[in-house]
Amino acid sequence: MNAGEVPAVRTHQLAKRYRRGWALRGCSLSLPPNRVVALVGHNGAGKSTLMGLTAGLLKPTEGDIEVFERRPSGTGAPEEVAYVTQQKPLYAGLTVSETLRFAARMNTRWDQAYAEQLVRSAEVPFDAKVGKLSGGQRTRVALALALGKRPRLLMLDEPLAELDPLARQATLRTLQEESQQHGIGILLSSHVLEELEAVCDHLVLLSRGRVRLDGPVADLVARHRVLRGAGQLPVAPGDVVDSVHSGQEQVLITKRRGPVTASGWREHAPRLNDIALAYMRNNDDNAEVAA
Ligand SMILES: Nc1ncnc2c1ncn2[C@@H]1O[C@H](COP(=O)(O)OP(=O)(O)OP(=O)(O)O)[C@@H](O)[C@H]1O
Repeated sequence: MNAGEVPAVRTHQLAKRYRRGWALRGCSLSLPPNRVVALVGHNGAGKSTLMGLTAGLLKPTEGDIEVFERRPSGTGAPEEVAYVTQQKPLYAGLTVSETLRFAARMNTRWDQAYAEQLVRSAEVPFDAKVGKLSGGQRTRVALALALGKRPRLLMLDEPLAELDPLARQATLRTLQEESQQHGIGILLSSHVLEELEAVCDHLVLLSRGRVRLDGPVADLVARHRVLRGAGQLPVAPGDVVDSVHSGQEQVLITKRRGPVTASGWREHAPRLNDIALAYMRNNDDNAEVAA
């Protein structure tokens, strides 16, 4: 994050406990504004809980959270935050046009022309009842509603899940343009790691309710490497985040600490996907990387 920038989201020792246990614990992070942040982790890792707290729909059990330096109310999202949940609650009986008109009445920052443009580019009929749309079409309408609010922070909980490959590309392109041209912060949770790589500037990885990785993608890539080979480990065991076998070879994801001198090992830069999967497989909290 650049000096002097106000973070979109800042948390300190944030924790949320439901009746059956902790969903989020000791979560301290700072998310940059004007960037696309990927939020990844296993099922049940706490991603939706973090988004709910950020949107002000949930109250923390412990710790603090600020969104653009203000504490969310705990009773609803402020106008400058748009949140598309996995359920995408829309009124099934309204047409798409009526849905946009309803949103216009509810939001003072509403941009009708932009919302219509997004619906049109997704080829969703304006006169169709929302309840009759496909899952992917509902996602595109929910996205148009969220972006039509002209938010400073947009949170999307698994927006790609129901989209076909072309719609995924179009949606990710729209999000990237939004962040670059309008300077909005985007927090995007997804299990489709390969597709996130092209658009995300920053990664947060949660595991069992705790932050395991938090940092700019470029830094995370620079601080890790992939090693392929066989024989004695070429690095200290403590630097190995993950190790898998591929044929006769071992493939290691390691922290980058100095040159690898052992012969028989090749080194290359990791993809974001390699790093995220390595930390998801390795549940050892010592493997944590500070931002
Ligand atoms: N309303 C709730 N009441 C009780 N427990 C909940 C509630 N919402 C979530 N949890 C629990 O909190 C934990 C974190 O759930 P959360 O939905 O935040 O995970 P997630 O990372 O978004 O998962 P997924 O990838 O499956 O969407 C899980 O153990 C879940 O069962």
